[in-house]
Amino acid sequence: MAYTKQESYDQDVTDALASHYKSALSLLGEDPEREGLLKTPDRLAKAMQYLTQGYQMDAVEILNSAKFHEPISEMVIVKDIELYSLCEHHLLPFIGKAHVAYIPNGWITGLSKVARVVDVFSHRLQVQERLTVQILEAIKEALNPLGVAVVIEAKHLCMMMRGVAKQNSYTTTSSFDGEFENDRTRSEFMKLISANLH
Ligand SMILES: Nc1nc2c(ncn2[C@@H]2O[C@H](COP(=O)(O)OP(=O)(O)OP(=O)(O)O)[C@@H](O)[C@H]2O)c(=O)[nH]1
Ligand SMILES: [Zn+2]
Repeated sequence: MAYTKQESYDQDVTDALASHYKSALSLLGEDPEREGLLKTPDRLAKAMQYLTQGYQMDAVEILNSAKFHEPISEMVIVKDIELYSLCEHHLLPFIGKAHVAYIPNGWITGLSKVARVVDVFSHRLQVQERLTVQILEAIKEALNPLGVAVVIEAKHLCMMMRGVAKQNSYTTTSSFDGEFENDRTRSEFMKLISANLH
C-alpha cells in the first residue's frame, strides 16, 4: 500500500462527489453555474478525498517500512507535529500539534514515520480522543516498545466559527501505555514536551 500523498483521484468517485456538492451549493442558495463556482464541486471533491486519504493507509506498515534494530531504551520524543483533521460531527477542521514518545525495546523507527502516522489518522473523520489512541496503538503494535505516550493539543473550528463560538479554548488529550503509566516517566515526558528546547 502506497503512503505517499495522494495526487490523483478516482474519477468516478470525484464525479459522484462533485455532483452532490453541486446540489449542496444550490441548496445553500448559490448559483453553481456562476463562473467562480464552476469548478468548486470538483475541487471540493478532491480536497475531501485528500483530507480523508488516511483510510487507504496502513500506519503499522508505514512504521515497519523503516524499522531498525537498535539496543537502546532511552525515551524518543517527536514533538510539535502539526496536525490538521476533520471532526466527525461537523466535518470542520481541528488543528493542533501532536507530541509522541516511545521507549524502544530493541527496535526504533524512522522519525518521519512517526509524523506520517499522525497524518494517517488525522486524514480521517475523527474525534480528538480516538485520534490520540489510534496513534498510540499503531506504535505499540509496530515496535512493541517499553512504553508509548501521545499528547495532542488542538483547536476545533466547530467550537470557534459556530456553536459555542469560543476562540481561545484548546483541547488537550493524552494516552499513555507501559512505562509511561509510571509517574516519573510520564512527568519527564511532560516536562520535555513543555520545555522550550529549540
Ligand atoms: N469529545 C469530542 N467532541 C468533539 C470533538 N469535535 C467536536 N466535538 C463536539 O461534538 C459535539 C456534538 O454535539 P451536538 O450537540 O450533537 O452538536 P451541536 O448541536 O452542533 O453542538 P454545539 O457545537 O454545542 O452547537 C459538540 O459538543 C462538539 O464540540 C472531538 O474531537 N471530541
Ligand atoms: Zn465538530
